[in-house]
Amino acid sequence: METTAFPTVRTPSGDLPADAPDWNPQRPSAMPHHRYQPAHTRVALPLTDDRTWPSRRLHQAPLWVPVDLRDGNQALAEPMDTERKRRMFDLMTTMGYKEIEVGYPSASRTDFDFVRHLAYSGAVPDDVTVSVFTAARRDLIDRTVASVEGLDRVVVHLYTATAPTWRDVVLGRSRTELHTLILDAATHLMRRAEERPGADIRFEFSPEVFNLTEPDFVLEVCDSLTELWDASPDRPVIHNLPATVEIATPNVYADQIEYMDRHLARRESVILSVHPHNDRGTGVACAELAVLAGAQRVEGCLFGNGERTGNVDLVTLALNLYAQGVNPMIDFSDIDVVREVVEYCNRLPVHPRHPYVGDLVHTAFSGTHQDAIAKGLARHARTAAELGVPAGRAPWAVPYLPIDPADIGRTYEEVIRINSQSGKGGMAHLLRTHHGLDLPQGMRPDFSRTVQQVTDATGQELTHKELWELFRSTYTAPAQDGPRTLESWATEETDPGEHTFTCTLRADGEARSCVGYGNGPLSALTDALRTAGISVDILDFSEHSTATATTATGTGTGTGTGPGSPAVAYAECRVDGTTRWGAGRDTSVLTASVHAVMAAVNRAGRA
Ligand SMILES: CC(=O)SCCNC(=O)CCNC(=O)[C@H](O)C(C)(C)COP(=O)(O)OP(=O)(O)OC[C@H]1O[C@@H](n2cnc3c(N)ncnc32)[C@H](O)[C@@H]1OP(=O)(O)O
Ligand SMILES: CC(C)C(=O)C(=O)O
Repeated sequence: METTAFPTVRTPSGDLPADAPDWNPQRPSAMPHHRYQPAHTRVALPLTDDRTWPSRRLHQAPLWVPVDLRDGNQALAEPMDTERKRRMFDLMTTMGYKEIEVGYPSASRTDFDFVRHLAYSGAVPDDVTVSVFTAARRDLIDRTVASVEGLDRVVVHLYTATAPTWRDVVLGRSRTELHTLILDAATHLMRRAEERPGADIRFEFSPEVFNLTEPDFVLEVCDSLTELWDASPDRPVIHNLPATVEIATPNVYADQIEYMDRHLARRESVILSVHPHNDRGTGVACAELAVLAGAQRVEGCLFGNGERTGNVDLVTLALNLYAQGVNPMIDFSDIDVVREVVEYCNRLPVHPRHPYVGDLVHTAFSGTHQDAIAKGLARHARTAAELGVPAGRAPWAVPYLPIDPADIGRTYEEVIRINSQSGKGGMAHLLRTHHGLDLPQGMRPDFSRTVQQVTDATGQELTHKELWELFRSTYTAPAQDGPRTLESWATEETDPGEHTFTCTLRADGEARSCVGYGNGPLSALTDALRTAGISVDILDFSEHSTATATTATGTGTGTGTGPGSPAVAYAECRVDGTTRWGAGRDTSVLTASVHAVMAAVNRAGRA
């Protein structure tokens, strides 16, 4: 169906191209979608409506296997050298990974040498198993087995593409011929392993592009290997079923995995593993649904490096579990260090919006989000206090923050940042946490308008320091640099509830002495101002120590807090009919209060 709603695309010069109608992306003829087939027509799925994965829940972490040093590495413009590989390997063992694919030893001298390095350096902890990868070719298998000499626990990971297009185009073999090739390679591998009786060498097989391979062929091949390698529950074989190129919605992959889970022979002797890629951007969903469908092991890369759009991201998977209250069995308590090492090794940056780790993922710029987060953090601090537990142990329920950034080593510094999309809640939060100011509710919209004017005019972000400076120049500075200033002043309580305010007031260039009386110092001040012809009503007034404001949320940075912290006073005054807020900040509460009133007086005078 044709539509005119979608704007016609113009050339860079702004002219309509000669063939303009074909440039409209909504025209059926604009993109030849008919060249592609949906996945379900390419892979017959025997599983129909008795699938069980949709109603299952994730309640424990699968076995994780990072393949950064092999699958990730083969996708890098500059593959890792031994030093980089070692840094990543050490990172992974420190984080708690127990099985790590360390390379494709027959691919390059670097890969081979790294495995040798692991064998001789003692870098492999006792509870960690290394895995090495090889194609189903005798020469490559020999080199692979040679590389692991001296390593006590090893998985040798054998792969061959099994999908029809790969059989036809790449390998030029029929199903039967390919099955023979695989069995021959698997037998050769087994014999080589038998030559090292002391070592614990296990086997893994991947029918590459499993997700496009006929399910009966996968079963035929995998079951024959389970048999050949004589797998048992205490010596299981790993069948790794990769979505080498992601081609379908995640539910299709889940169905395929559930089918294998139900039909693989000697199932208790098989570890069912998955290896999703991310071509459709749904690698994480594929892995999660595959685990629901029976997968026990997941291969992927940290932050999703890997061929094309990457392997499934193991960090996101693990932290998704964590956010559901499931122990991911991996330590992400300093996620920025993890990112630093991975960026260094891969020489690739992690996107600022990358789940959990990106620079911006715990930051809200928008007003209503900030308001909700600020309220949520304050509530969280109260809950922790009520429960008598540290904030880092109290149950987490802060809007827009799926997990507590502190759990992964982040601070609250960057949670709220101010620009033209921000509102009063956000700027009040920043002033409180960074500068100890607890703005009265009535003052917040007033300051928010000032902030908005600045951010609209500049189009830029305001840091918390700039925010404080704007607050200072707007509300506190006018007490001293306005047309009406107190050159000197003193108060005295002459009798209980009776105060005198004596001052030298400089107004419009002239100094004069004034005296006022009232039931408090501020009412005495306004009385003194009245004698100079300035009518002042204090409509709203509050003050606090900057120490109490920062501790209210438990999220303060400590700036200006603690014993001896200055006091801040806020005063909303009607001055000769004009209403303005003013503020004062001083180690003396009284001085802060007098300054707040004088700031309001001067601001009203300017108006
Ligand atoms: C999905 C994956 O990630 S698979 C892993 C991919 N990783 C890599 O390729 C990185 C490392 N690879 C390499 O360094 C090289 O490819 C090597 C050393 C392994 C092999 O190099 P070469 O011998 O030069 O072969 P080449 O790279 O061109 O591979 C193609 C050959 O391998 C065959 N082949 C490809 N996969 C397999 C396999 N799993 N089992 C057996 N043979 C295979 C192809 O049929 C082709 O054989 P042909 O020349 O008879 O047509
Ligand atoms: C597991 C292997 C064969 C792989 O890297 C893939 O299929 O993507």
